[in-house]
Amino acid sequence: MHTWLKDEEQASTKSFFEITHGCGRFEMTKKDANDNAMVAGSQITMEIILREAGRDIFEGLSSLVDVGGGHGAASAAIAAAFPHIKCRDLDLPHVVDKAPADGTVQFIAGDMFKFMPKADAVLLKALWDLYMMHLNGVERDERGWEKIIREAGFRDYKVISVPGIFPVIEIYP
Ligand SMILES: C[S@@+](CC[C@H](N)C(=O)[O-])C[C@H]1O[C@@H](n2cnc3c(N)ncnc32)[C@H](O)[C@@H]1O
Repeated sequence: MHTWLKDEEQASTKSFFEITHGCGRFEMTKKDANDNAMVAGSQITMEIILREAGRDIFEGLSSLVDVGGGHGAASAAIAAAFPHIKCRDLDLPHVVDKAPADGTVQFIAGDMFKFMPKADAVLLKALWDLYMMHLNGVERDERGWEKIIREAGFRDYKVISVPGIFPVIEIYP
């Protein structure tokens, strides 16, 4: 169960998040709670994508960079399922600084608008509700995405349906 502490409690603990599990009670800052939620969401999403369409999407690749990949949850899941793929994660320096370094994923600190590491494939993944917020609630259908993809100069694309979650769009240069 996850609950935000009440205002008067927050005043002394600065937006602490309370997580009560069967085995105990933990506290963390609101920012850490958001980061952890993003990592957990990414792990679940990737588990489904890898199970339902992993081969279709990732087989044949030898390198991949997850752009805006946060703490590397998606890259780590891909590397575990496809150990021959060299997985890298590009994110802003303050995010990469806090990423776990177990060697599975190589973290690169940088700005995607200034630098893009070379790789067979670039993964761009965001949680759907955040996407909707950033895009002012605009929900794009396939034709909307096709327009953006073609206007950006890409040759072709393929939509891969993943049961239970959003589809994956593969885009080819
Ligand atoms: C909504 S989160 C998505 C995290 C992850 N891809 C996922 O699906 O859970 C967006 C990520 O993009 C990163 N980001 C934002 N602007 C960036 C930029 N200019 N260059 C690289 N990463 C950026 C943020 O730091 C954040 O980790």
